[in-house]
Amino acid sequence: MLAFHQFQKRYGGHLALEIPEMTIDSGIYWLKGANGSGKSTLLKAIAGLLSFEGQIRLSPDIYLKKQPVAYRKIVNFAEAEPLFPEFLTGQEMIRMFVTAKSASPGQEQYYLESMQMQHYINQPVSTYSSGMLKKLSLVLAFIGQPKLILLDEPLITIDSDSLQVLYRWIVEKHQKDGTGFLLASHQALEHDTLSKAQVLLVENLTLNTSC
Ligand SMILES: Nc1ncnc2c1ncn2[C@@H]1O[C@H](COP(=O)(O)OP(=O)(O)OP(=O)(O)O)[C@@H](O)[C@H]1O
Repeated sequence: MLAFHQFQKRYGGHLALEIPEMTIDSGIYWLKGANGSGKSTLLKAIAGLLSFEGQIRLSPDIYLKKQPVAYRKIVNFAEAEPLFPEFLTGQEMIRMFVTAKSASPGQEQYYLESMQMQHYINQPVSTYSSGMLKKLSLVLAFIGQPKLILLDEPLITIDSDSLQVLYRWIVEKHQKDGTGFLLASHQALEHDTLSKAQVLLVENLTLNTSC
């Protein structure tokens, strides 16, 4: 469960998003909205990457602002266009996330193998294509024991086989661990289970629960 209380995000003096009160039950949600409506802003705020007014709380009582470390340990985020320090390898990035998220050592192996990333994971990130970078960002988003995973445009740049693997990860993680998902995408989620995801719509500078 994710709750907003008097949430406002401004860029300078410009109001970008406002959610007076809203509670979202844990589940898999498709976050929709036109270009510039505020989807990335919302995900970055929930991830704790953007300052904002008001409160965001994760069930039962972990507040982003009051318990920033505990909150960030259980909320994972993959950006639409991920950027990583170019001199690090994918494996080094994973090692950092394993420590930060208190993950079980070796947890990443399942993800690396199913996405067939082992042959390049020890290469510097500067050598990765955009799809390889995207897959690394997706693996990082599944590291640890997240209660909520935020994926911004997860379907772009990855090939169709990888897309099927990603759909499987999402469904498995939700069914096994009860992890909630917010998936911001301009493309429909073409998967038996995910196509039934509830819709959250960002429009008119706010978030609505119906399409
Ligand atoms: N760093 C920033 N500084 C100023 N304004 C910003 C900044 N980032 C976003 N905005 C503005 O906030 C609004 C929402 O942008 P946001 O990137 O969240 O939209 P989006 O729904 O993710 O768009 P898209 O579908 O095109 O990716 C837009 O009006 C945008 O111009």
